[in-house]
Formats: sequence, structure tokens, C-alpha cells
Amino acid sequence: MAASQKAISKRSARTYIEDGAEAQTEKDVPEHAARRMSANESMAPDEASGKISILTATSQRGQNNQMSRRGSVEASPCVSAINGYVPLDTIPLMTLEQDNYEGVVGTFGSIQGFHAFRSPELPNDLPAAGRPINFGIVVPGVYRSSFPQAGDHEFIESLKLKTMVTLVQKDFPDGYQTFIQKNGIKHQIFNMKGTKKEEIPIDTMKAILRVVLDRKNHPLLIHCNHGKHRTGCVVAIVRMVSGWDMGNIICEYKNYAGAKARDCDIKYITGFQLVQLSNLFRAPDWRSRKWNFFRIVVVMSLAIFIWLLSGFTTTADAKVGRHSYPFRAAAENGSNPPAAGSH
Ligand SMILES: O=P(O)(O)O[C@H]1[C@@H](OP(=O)(O)O)[C@H](OP(=O)(O)O)[C@@H](OP(=O)(O)OP(=O)(O)O)[C@H](OP(=O)(O)O)[C@H]1OP(=O)(O)O
Repeated sequence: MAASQKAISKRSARTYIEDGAEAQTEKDVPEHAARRMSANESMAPDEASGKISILTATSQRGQNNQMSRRGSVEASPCVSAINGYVPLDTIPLMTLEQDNYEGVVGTFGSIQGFHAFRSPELPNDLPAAGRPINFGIVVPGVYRSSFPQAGDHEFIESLKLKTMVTLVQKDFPDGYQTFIQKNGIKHQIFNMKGTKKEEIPIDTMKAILRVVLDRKNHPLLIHCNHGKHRTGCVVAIVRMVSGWDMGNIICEYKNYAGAKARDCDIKYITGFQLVQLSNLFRAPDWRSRKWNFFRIVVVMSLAIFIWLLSGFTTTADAKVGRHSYPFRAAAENGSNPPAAGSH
């Protein structure tokens, strides 16, 4: 890779190119895929021909109905991100409404976060320079990047963030927290290990999604150290929630992770079951919880009472059996009771 190209990759996510990913340059994008698409269209790989075709909302929904996990991840052409940047007009919008989603994954109907991605405003006026390394747009209002550095602050200010989602607990770079406070940004830190050490625990993933999918928190930036693994896995699950095809999800992950793509992350993403997220947004029903608690207390008290009673009766019977029976039997038979101490 030429030195100048590397320098570009450091500062601009739009032209981000990792070693080993040089093939994904603009010229490799088929002409018909490069045209602007309407809101209900998206790009999808044709597995047979390897070409990219444009799907309408309906046709891709049909594809997702099959929860397509087929197709070699390796063989899928990368269509969801070009040079590490996700073009706004290629974001599949077909699953933005919950109604559309039901039936795709029936058990997932209780999640109410899909409207979160219906932000109509497109940030066309984002400055091209000064972006954090590995910066990208997940959807309008949701961004991803590596750990923002001091030189990135001006650009990040232009995003007018409400929320910063930090997927790593570490000493923050100089000025980071001051920057966050100065801009009135809500800072959500999720302390998690690197994904090669431990996959993201489901409770952590759910807590992250509650923040990321909630439109009230947008605009929002998700970042970790390098914007590859932790961020890549989180964005992948967001894509899964949105109904993206698995091939595209993995392509996007790889586009950002580049040569550092991890098998464990791909295994995590491909093995992730959406059913694990059911009830993600369901508020706790305290009335039914109280009632359940009351029922448990009553049943347990009853059980303890019966247990105590049976223990008491057994003990009492034993006592009566040992000490009274011979006397009672003697009385019944008309014989002399046994002498004291004969038992
Ligand atoms: O080379 P390796 O496989 O040993 O990985 C190194 C480091 O590679 P490098 O030294 O070549 O830069 C990784 O950076 P990249 O692969 O993203 O470039 C880094 O990933 P990271 O920053 O967390 O990734 P994000 O989640 O922020 O995207 C990883 O941290 P852990 O994930 O916490 O294990 C480090 O492991 P270790 O030293 O054991 O802590």
C-alpha cells in the first residue's frame, strides 16, 4: 500500500483502506450498484453470479423471511460498505417498521426499537476531514468509529451528538471527558473485555442495544479502541435486528476490521440468535411481579407449615409409640402394664 494511501486511511473513513483490503476500491463497485437508489431499494449479492443486484424492499424482505444464513461468507461480495464507509443511500430500509419485521422473526415482535432508524435527516454536510479513524455511518444519526482523539473533536462536534457509547473501559485520552461534558453529551460506558478474550455477554449486548436503538439518544456515536471488534460485533447485531442478510453483515464487519477480522467475532455474529433479545424493550411489569412474589411466598409458607406439621406429628407419634403403646395395649388386654424401665 502506498504511503499516501495509508495516511489517508488513518484520517478519513471514507477512503479507509486496510492492508489486505485493497481490492475494495471504488472501481470494483459495479456501475449499476453505484447509482443512487431509492429508499426502498438496497444492494444484495447474487450468490450464483457474484454480481450485485438491487432489491426492492419487498424482495429483500422475502429473502430475509428465510432468515438467510446460507452462502459462504467468504464468497459474498462486500456490498454494504465501500472502502469502510457505508453510503447512506445503500442502507436497506426495508425493516425499519416493526410491522414489516413481524413474521421475519416472530418471536422478535416484542422489540420496539425499529422506528429508531427512521431518522429522515441525512447528514450531507458532514465535513470530509478530521474524522476519527474507522469512522462510518451506521444509519443517519448513528455513527461508529475508533476511540476519538483530540484531533477528532471538531468533526465530532459537527455530529451534534446526544450520546457517546464507549465499549471499553480505559484511561481516556486527554481532553476526552472535558469535550464530552462541554458538549452536553450523555456518556454511556460499557466495560467489556476484548472479543478475543470473551464474547460480549448477552446482558451487556442488551444494555447496549437499549441505548443504541432508542431514538431519543440519537445522534449517537459507538466506539471502542479501534472500531473493529467490539464495535463491529455491536453493529452486526444492530444489522441483524434490522433484518440485514448475514452475508452483508459479515461483509460490513470485515470492511471495518480489515486484516484484523477475527474468526471468533464471525462465529459470534453468525451464531447469534435474535430470540436472545426478546423482551428487550418490555418494561418490567411490577404488578405481575408482585403477584408472583406473593404467590411464591404463600406456597413456600404452606410448604414449610406442612413440613413442620409433619415433622411434629412424626415426633409426637414416635413418642406416643414408645411410651404409651405398652400401657395402652396392657389396658386393652387386661394384663399388667410393663414395669417401668423395661423399654
Ligand atoms: O494483536 P492482538 O490480536 O493481540 O490484539 C491486540 C491489538 O492488536 P495490535 O496490537 O496489533 O494493535 C488489537 O488491536 P486491533 O486488532 O483492533 O488492531 C486489540 O484489539 P482491540 O483494540 O480491543 O479491538 P477493538 O475492539 O477496539 O476494535 C487487542 O485487544 P483486545 O481486543 O482487548 O484483546 C490487542 O490484544 P491484547 O494486546 O491482548 O490486549
